Amino acid sequence: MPHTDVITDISGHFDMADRPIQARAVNRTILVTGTGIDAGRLEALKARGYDVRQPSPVLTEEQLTHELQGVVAYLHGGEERASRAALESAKATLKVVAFLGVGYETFVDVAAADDLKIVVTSTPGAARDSVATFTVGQIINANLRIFQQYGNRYPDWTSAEELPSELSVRNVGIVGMGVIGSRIAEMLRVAFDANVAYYSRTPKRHLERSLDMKFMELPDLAEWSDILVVMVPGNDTTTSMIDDEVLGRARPGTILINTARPSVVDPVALYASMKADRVHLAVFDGFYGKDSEAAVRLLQDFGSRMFVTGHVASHTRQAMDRMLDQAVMSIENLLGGNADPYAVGAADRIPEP
Ligand SMILES: O=C(O)C(=O)CO
Repeated sequence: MPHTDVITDISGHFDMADRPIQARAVNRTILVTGTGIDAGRLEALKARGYDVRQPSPVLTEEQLTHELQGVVAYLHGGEERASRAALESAKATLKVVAFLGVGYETFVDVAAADDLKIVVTSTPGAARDSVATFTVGQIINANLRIFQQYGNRYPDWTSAEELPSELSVRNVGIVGMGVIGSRIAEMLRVAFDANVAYYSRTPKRHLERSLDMKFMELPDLAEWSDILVVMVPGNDTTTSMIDDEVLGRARPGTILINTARPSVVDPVALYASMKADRVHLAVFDGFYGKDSEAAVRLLQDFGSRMFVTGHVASHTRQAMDRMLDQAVMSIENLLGGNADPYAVGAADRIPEP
């Protein structure tokens, strides 16, 4: 089956019969948000008689609320927050929110969806390689300081001390050893022979053995790492997980790579550690909102040591296509009256009216 190569055996979970979906809702509009969406991959929904609504890719909460009116399923591929208020406004028709990716907590109020009997799904594994590769790319760029070398000029290093080091002598600490964290660890161990250690709520003994890496408590990991990589979900338990206690232990010159959600790193603690040059470079994919004063100051005062991309790690053609196919299957599945294995909230099927 194409586009599902990183997902193990999903075939048994889906009713793939080519039959019209028995939608319980009378409404037939599906809202699709986000950029890089291959319209062809939405054809399956259109072929089943659904209208696909694709508004401009960046939506305010007010615009989202407007766009959600009369919608039965919402394929969330953008940066908007599906808040309680927005979901509430659409509760008369909305049955499914299919999130494109795994970090749904930041973008969908799942507790509200549960209360409103809206099923939320995600796309585990589909962007694993893209996000891991992007993260390793950022590690390589920061570690070799490639960003300083653009411009076709011979470097003006004055001593050997200034030269960057190979990854094979660097300690890379990974915070979070889930599907993506473990892929990053594998790439770093197998391709670069880096020293890798990790922190995870649940130690992963089998990976310690197969990848020859060790578990450390978080502050110890910060102290050990030359490069500290954050790859945990963004939720209530991980907010500001990388705080003063952790960054206070970071060794001078640390490279911090956060390709998870910005909320996992406390911006005030990061500011203090960048000021003290314990964190020398900070890499983020997606950044704090403009209302975060500490975040504004980070960019103002340490702009040349901050590398921020706009939440693009999963944006390869292949990952986007896999995520889309998976989300479309979840929508078909749920609107067809079936349970969906990728449901993340309280219910895995649309409740009976
Ligand atoms: O899968 C997700 O949630 C992502 O944010 C990928 O970048």
